[in-house]
Amino acid sequence: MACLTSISIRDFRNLDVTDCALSPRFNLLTGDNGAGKTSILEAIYFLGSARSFRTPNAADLIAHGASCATVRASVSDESISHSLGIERCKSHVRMRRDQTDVARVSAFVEHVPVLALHPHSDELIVGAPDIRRKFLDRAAFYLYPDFFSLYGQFARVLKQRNAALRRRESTEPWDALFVQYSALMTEKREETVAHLRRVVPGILAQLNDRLMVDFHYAPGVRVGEELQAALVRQRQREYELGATLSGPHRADLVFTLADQSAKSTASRGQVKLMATLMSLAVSRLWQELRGKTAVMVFDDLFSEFDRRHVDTLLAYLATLDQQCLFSATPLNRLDFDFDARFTVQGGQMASVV
Ligand SMILES: Nc1ncnc2c1ncn2[C@@H]1O[C@H](COP(=O)(O)OP(=O)(O)OP(=O)(O)O)[C@@H](O)[C@H]1O
Repeated sequence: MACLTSISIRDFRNLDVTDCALSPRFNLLTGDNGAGKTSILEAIYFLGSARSFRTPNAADLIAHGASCATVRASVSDESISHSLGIERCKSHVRMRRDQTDVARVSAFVEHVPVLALHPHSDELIVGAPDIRRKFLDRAAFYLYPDFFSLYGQFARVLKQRNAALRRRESTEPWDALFVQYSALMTEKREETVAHLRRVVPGILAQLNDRLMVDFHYAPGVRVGEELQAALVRQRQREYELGATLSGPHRADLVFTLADQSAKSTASRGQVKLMATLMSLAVSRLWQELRGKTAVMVFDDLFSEFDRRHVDTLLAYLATLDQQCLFSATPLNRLDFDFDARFTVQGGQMASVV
């Protein structure tokens, strides 16, 4: 099991954390509003994914007045220890493993997958389709070693094809490749969705919930139509818009609740539960199929769910061998037995003994 044994964070938002030791199991971070709890979870997510779960703009992460934000951690993986570090500057990102530079983000983020649940996780269910595509692709990235390069090839061909459309040139040089990579992407995403559908009922049962959730992959092509035929049918419109109108970049993951569209019928609590369930399912798949244990960070979970759901979720997480970090304000009533507790104040993190 991979876990972070200690973290150091410098100039990442308001944080200044030096060598803070973490428990391999349940860690609770408590502090007032604006203290830096979310930022600590965000920094850990950034170390695991080179992205933020709050902003697409990496410059937001750098402390005002500083030039680079740095997150470092000691990691223990199957009793082997190593160090990971990521430094985000305005114009570049630098990643290191055991004092050696790692050039590619895909190689760096392989080491410690981090899953985050936070107040914006609802967007997975009610937000735009690209959020669901990103979610699926991240799930597939850790499941299939060749997915990252496949994604890159697909994205390059799509870009070239769109450029040809905008220049009003023939797309013929790209069409066959586009159809070929689209088929491979669709296959991997559909396999990922099938695996997710397989594990979700078991997790729901362990959460003691009867939520009648289901989901399917909509591949970005009309039902019953081949992608090649769609390209021919939409040729005129594609030239007008300068964009490819069918394919995996238009795909979606469609959620239903009791056979109705979840987007329009699910309650806020049900949406949260569905988003949580999907992350737990991804985590289980990474573990089951690739032996990869994700570190899980939960931002403000205790304000998001009712008491029963918090209790069943914590009881479920307690059955897993995974490192979890939770943020809470002093107002949250928490009688769960956390393995380590920390106070967060003015961007600093201190262990409560
Ligand atoms: N780039 C930045 N540089 C410096 N400070 C920042 C930067 N970005 C955000 N902050 C500040 O960092 C502080 C910590 O924010 P954070 O969201 O982590 O707090 P929190 O403890 O999770 O609060 P809450 O309980 O309200 O969610 C805030 O005061 C925020 O204004």
